[in-house]
Amino acid sequence: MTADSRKIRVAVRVRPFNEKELEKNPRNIIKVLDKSTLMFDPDEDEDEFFFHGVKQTHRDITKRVKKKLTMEYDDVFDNTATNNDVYEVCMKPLVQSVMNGYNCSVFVYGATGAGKTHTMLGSMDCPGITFLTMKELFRQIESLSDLRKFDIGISYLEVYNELVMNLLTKSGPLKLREDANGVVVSGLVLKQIHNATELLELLALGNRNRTQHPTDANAESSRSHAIFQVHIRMVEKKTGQKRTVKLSMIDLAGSERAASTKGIGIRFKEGANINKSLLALGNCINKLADGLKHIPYRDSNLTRILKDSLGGNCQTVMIANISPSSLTYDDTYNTLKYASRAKKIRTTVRQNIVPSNVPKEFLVKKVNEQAEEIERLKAKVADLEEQLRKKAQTVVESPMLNEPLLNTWISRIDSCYASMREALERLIALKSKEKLINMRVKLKEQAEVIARIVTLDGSHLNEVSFIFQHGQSYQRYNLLYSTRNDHLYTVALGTLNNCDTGGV
Ligand SMILES: Nc1ncnc2c1ncn2[C@@H]1O[C@H](COP(=O)(O)OP(=O)(O)OP(=O)(O)O)[C@@H](O)[C@H]1O
Repeated sequence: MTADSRKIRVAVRVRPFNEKELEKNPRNIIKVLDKSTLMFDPDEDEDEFFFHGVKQTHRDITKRVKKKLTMEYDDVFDNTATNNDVYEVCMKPLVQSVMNGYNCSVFVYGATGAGKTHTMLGSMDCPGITFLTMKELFRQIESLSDLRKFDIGISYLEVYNELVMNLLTKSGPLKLREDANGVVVSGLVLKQIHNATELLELLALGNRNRTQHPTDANAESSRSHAIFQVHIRMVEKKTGQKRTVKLSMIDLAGSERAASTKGIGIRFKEGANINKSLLALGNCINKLADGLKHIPYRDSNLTRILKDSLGGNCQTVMIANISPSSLTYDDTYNTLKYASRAKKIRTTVRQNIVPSNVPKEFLVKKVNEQAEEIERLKAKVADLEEQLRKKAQTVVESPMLNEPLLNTWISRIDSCYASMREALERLIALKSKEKLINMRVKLKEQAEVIARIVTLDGSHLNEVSFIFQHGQSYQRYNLLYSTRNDHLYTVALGTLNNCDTGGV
């Protein structure tokens, strides 16, 4: 995967004066010098301006001293440039990059009525760069269809008052989250399209859903940021090599100051939110241009979504739209400053290809195996979740069902313990019985020995009695012994009798 560090391509497009502006006879504050240079606020005599063939005088005495600022960009389009001209210069090379596996973004910037939507979407007889880009993309897809398999999904979102909405389906606000691939819109389902005509229908649908309100500066002012994204998955038929790329086209809301649209109430809040997100965008642009490490993308949902396009792995084009009229002097100056800052940003671009020095077939096999494993695990998880759900339902729906069962088990355990206790007591009784029997057996054996001795030689047997006191009672012990062969043999301990002391 090779990484390449490039600057953002910045173009400035100057629109023609509109009828409303001409009525007020303003001064022309933009002079296009060549394909990449313009002069902001030129001298009056350098700036001959005709309307309906009549040279106009400049009555705009409220504006400041001429700045005569020469500014250079990658491309400058004057008021005669068409959407097709902008597309040919800025977008056609980008389509080629997309097909080569690079993520690409274009965003249009400028004050209300400066021509952003005209550039991006255009009209039926003058289609904008979105349609022209997609037409070329489908043409290239068609020409490569023998070699590659393509899957195309699109999404069309708007960020309005910091809420992210899907323009293609009516749903509530969507949440943003971040994963390894960057910022992801939770719950967003991509729409599959197969040709540019289907795209036009979806764009028309999305634009009908887009938040628009008239402002002083534009009768059909877009009050939200619109983000159109094309996700393309390409698979090389021969090698199985995969690339996934994203082309983002962003029509930002007007960058004018809230005061210039004379908004009150909700419109003022809109203006404030637009300014807040564009201010966050401006901060990010400034920090990126200065090469700082920490970029405050998280300051607004707009910058979170544009994170990829501004600082990430992306080839980016910014088209700054301006009016030539001195009526929007400050807004135009701010837009040009914004664009100059953006020109300094560098992005690191790399092809989104699976890198490898092992055979591609091996990788394809591995990916397929992993996909199967994921499917298997997913099925297992689903199965376990289903089991869990059923069990939870049983408990929730019929808690009484388990009570008798529980009682049965408790009484079973109790009776087991009782049997165990009984068996233990019986065991103890048997053991003491065994001891008694053993003692009896011993006594019997001794008695037999005595009997044998008596039988052998009764004359040698002697008997002696002892009386012992045990507390209050006395006991007599008879001892039989033999002194045969001058040896003393104790042959038996005699019977034990309770006795009284009388006569002893
Ligand atoms: N290059 C151009 N050539 C001819 N007409 C243009 C050009 N640019 C803009 N216009 C016209 O100017 C008007 C305002 O343009 P547009 O709606 O594109 O402005 P915008 O920047 O998108 O404004 P907003 O931010 O309020 O949506 C439209 O009627 C549009 O057709």
